[in-house]
Amino acid sequence: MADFNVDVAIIGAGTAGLAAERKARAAGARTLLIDPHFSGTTCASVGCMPSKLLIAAGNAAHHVRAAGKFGIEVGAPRVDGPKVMARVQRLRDDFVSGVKKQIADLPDGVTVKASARFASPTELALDDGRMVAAKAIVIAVGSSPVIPPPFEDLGDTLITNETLFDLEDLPASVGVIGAGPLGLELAQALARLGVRVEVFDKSAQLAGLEAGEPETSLREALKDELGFHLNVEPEARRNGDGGVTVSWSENGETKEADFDRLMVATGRAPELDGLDLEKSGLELNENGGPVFDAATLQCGQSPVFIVGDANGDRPILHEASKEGTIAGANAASFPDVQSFERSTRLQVMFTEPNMAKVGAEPDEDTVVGKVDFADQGRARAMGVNQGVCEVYAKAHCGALTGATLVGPDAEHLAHLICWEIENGSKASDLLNKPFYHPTLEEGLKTALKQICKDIGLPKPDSRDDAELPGDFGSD
Ligand SMILES: Cc1cc2nc3c(=O)[nH]c(=O)nc-3n(C[C@H](O)[C@H](O)[C@H](O)COP(=O)(O)OP(=O)(O)OC[C@H]3O[C@@H](n4cnc5c(N)ncnc54)[C@H](O)[C@@H]3O)c2cc1C
Ligand SMILES: NC(=O)c1ccc[n+]([C@@H]2O[C@H](COP(=O)([O-])OP(=O)(O)OC[C@H]3O[C@@H](n4cnc5c(N)ncnc54)[C@H](O)[C@@H]3O)[C@@H](O)[C@H]2O)c1
Repeated sequence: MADFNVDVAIIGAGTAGLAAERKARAAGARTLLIDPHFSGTTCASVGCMPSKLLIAAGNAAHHVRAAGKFGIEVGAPRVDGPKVMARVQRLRDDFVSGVKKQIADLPDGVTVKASARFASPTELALDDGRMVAAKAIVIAVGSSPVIPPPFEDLGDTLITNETLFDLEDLPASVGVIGAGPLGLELAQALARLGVRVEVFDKSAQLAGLEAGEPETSLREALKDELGFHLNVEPEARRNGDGGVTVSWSENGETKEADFDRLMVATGRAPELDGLDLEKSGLELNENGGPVFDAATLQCGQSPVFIVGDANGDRPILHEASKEGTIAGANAASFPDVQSFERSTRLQVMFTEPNMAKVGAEPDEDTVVGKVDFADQGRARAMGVNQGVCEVYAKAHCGALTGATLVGPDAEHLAHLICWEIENGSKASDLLNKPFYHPTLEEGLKTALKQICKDIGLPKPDSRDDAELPGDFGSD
């Protein structure tokens, strides 16, 4: 006899789980939301929000330093580490308390503080010994940092996104393992706050980008602030000074560098280990995760759904929320399961310059338009003229399909392109829209014009294609 009999049980109260619970309950289901911590989501507590707080502090210091190029002499900023961290923690705690309030406001009996694992395809065992029987189950357990073996025994010299934001002061130096979005965003923020930072990655490219002009422009833009050691296999050991020594081989030479702390940012893995998935009856893929359908979030034909970072498909916030909502609806109506159209892929890295990826990767039917922000008028005026953006369209018709963007405020250009892809726009449709002068958006015109020219899309008689003031010369 189960202690809880519900329609939909949700394992994990992160962004995806909270959305699933909300949607299933709104559809009339009796729900149970299970979490051992109810810590206020990864996003608010150790993810998106505290990282953006640290980035904001780093950028503030950087813009003071950069004032000199405008003829404004303010001297070097003095960064007060404890004050920086106190602001990060104060605002983070505020964001977390907002989520915790949402959870506290859930109807009585909807939440249970426990860790869950499968006992059968429709039963969960809680770590307090109680049992849950559910007509449908949503797995929303999120992900956790991967710590590769060379970095496992570093004690408190090792930091991850789960511990960095709790530091009371900024370390003097940090080695960063992993040049993905997580490593690069935090590495640049720390460097701008006066921390000596060197970044190590086994890949030859930054941020998971393909080799090409956007990646080269990103590396070029970041290299003055961050020491890069790419295409290396770093190892680390604690040293006698209470810090950590990183060793690696580069150009045939063995090298070493000492840091106060080592931040490991080598990816995050779905938190599936403690779920006893072998008792769920689900078909598992080569990584041990359930096979699922991205349009329904359903695992095979079973009453189990998997959402957010737990399924590893689109490990970003707005997708966690969307997937939770889809799964919540489908779990409530199970076995009547509906397919939902998924959004165009959109990913942003909040370094300066931003990096963003939109839509599909280029294929053999792709034409590429390019803009180099080194020569873009508004970017030059603001002193942020770095980065190369590529816009992709179908070669046979000019329909926009994707973009790889490195550039100032590329987060906004990425949204614009993403929305135009969703509208089914061609490069010529977007080019025919008004572009205010002088804006960063005008940079896109260069890429769009190239696409239209290359595939012969007609140009309206009312448009003049002359270069705009600021778009020539170099700075
Ligand atoms: C440093 C960092 C910065 C990021 N920045 C961005 C960004 O700028 N933009 C963006 O879009 N994305 C960003 N992300 C990614 C984003 O934070 C995640 O994609 C998102 O938070 C995932 O939400 P989730 O609901 O899947 O998981 P989570 O919010 O992690 O929730 C999982 C929940 O499951 C619970 N749980 C685990 N196991 C069990 C169990 N056995 N039983 C019961 N409960 C369990 C956990 O306690 C947790 O509460 C960032 C991530 C990191 C780490
Ligand atoms: N702005 C954002 O949306 C944002 C920001 C931060 C994090 N995140 C999310 O957080 C998650 C984790 O991000 P991430 O950057 O850690 O993951 P990632 O997988 O994108 O990058 C990990 C990097 O570590 C490198 N690496 C792995 N093992 C290594 C080793 N042993 N030695 C050296 N290098 C090694 C990889 O080559 C890769 O470049 C992702 O899901 C990401 O979407 C998102």
